[in-house]
Amino acid sequence: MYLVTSEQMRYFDHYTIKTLKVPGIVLMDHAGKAVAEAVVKRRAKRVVVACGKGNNGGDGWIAARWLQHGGCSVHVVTVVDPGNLEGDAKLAFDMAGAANVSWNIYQPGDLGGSSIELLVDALLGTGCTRPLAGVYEQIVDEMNHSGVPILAIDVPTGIDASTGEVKGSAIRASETIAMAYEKLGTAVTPGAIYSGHTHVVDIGIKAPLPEGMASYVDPSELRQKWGSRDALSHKGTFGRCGIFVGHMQGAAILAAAGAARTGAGLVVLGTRGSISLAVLPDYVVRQAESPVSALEDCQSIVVGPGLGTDLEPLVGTASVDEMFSSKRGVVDADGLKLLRASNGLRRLNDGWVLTPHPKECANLLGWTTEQVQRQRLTAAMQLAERTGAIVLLKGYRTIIATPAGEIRVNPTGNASLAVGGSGDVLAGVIGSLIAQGLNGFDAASLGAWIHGRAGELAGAALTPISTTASDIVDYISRAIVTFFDGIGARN
Ligand SMILES: NC(=O)C1=CN([C@@H]2O[C@H](COP(=O)(O)OP(=O)(O)OC[C@H]3O[C@@H](n4cnc5c(N)ncnc54)[C@H](OP(=O)(O)O)[C@@H]3O)[C@@H](O)[C@H]2O)[C@@H](O)CC1
Ligand SMILES: Nc1ncnc2c1ncn2[C@@H]1O[C@H](COP(=O)(O)OP(=O)(O)O)[C@@H](O)[C@H]1O
Ligand SMILES: [K+]
Repeated sequence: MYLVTSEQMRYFDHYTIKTLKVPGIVLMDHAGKAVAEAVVKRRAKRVVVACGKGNNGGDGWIAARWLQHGGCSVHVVTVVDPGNLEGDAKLAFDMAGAANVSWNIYQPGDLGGSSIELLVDALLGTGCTRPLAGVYEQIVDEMNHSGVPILAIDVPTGIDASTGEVKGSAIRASETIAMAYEKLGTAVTPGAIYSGHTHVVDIGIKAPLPEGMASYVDPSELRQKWGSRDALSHKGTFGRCGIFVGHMQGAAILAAAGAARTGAGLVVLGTRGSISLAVLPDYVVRQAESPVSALEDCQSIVVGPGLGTDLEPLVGTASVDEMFSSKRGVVDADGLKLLRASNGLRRLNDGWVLTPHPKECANLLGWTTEQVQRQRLTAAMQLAERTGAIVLLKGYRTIIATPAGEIRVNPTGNASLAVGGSGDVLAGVIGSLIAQGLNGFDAASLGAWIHGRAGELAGAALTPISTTASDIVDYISRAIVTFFDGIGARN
């Protein structure tokens, strides 16, 4: 499912109106009618629509007209004098006025009526370019504090539709009806948290799609690239995934278990010392001074889970440099520290996937963690651009970014994954997929999807409270089953 920026949406609107000759008011009528249908589905009988100055407000006036037409008790509160509306929004107001939709210009306290069952946010959409102030801020705060559920049209007011940033007040919607495409800003956090459940409606917009559009991780696309195993395949067909084991061996073993469950032909544990865990029947263990010599024949290397300070003596030596330049794989946790220490934000290649959590991302960029969480999309894109590697920024709605600026957002995963060791499992899953021949972007995307789905399934069976990292490993197989069934896919 594609995710679009405001700029792309403006181009799609423009193309449909100018080239395909569909008048803007026709698109707006489809948009407003779809909103009215969503309101009717919620069985809300007394509805207030809050309208702003632009076309998002126009959608609101049209929705009000359709609601009135359907017998619903609807009232519009507008933050601008309708006499100042322009273009399609003016036409939409004229249509609502002719249908005798009741309205008034917003006065603080207007939304206190206890009989309102639903508020519709038609204040601002993709045109919101700055933090809310004045009357917009006032009405948004009043709507949020009213205790009445809010249905947002296209984008909750105050969210940057392209980045998901929230620079001040913003509508906290329980549902968002997106026109033509979901906006990237409602797919990633923090915008996603403000949007509630987002539905996309077809309003007749059609345009040639540019290359490299952002999207949710899509199982139906990735199914064509991974997973088929023909009769003559053998363990060599599915690659060797090497994991460098340092001081905290449990973390590396979780990564190894994730890699094995995701189908690497062989999982090799490389260590400079000895591995104390007694019985490891599924893995090959090799000892060597450097990760490169221990894992020489591996198609991917996972550096980080449980690494501790084990490789620090090798920083600046040819060994570590050679690993980052000649190999592919995953850099997580202490591996990210090693990368920073070895050569700062050196240029890697897109065969490497960096998997920072927000604090690790902040350390790599020289930002604060709060800044990363406010601007997650920008952070992931900047780190990918600076390093030349694929960046997977962990957290709800994990973002995967390429150095060229391509974006995928992972729809799977919930708080069941918020447990120590969960990230180690993810690193192993992605390392395994790289060993099997997927490129870094696809491996990171599919890895995030499988890991998230495994967490959801484990949480559903065991409760999110008692799900452990080992449980996530145990549910990887079931996640893979749903991947092939299409169950749990967003589209
Ligand atoms: N025909 C079409 O194209 C279709 C469009 N559709 C709908 O239109 C929506 C996009 O409409 P839009 O471009 O008019 O933008 P919208 O969000 O209504 O903002 C309007 C104006 O608000 C202002 N403003 C900005 N930030 C502000 C702030 N923080 N606080 C206060 N004011 C602020 C700014 O004007 P300024 O004040 O800068 O002059 C801006 O121009 C889209 O989301 C979808 O719902 C669909 O119906 C399909 C057909
Ligand atoms: N609330 C959540 N929703 C979705 N995914 C989550 C949530 N909390 C954690 N995760 C996922 O769990 C993993 C945690 O990784 P990380 O922070 O590295 O933990 P650890 O270092 O303990 O293994 C990441 O993949 C992250 O995206
Ligand atoms: K809105």
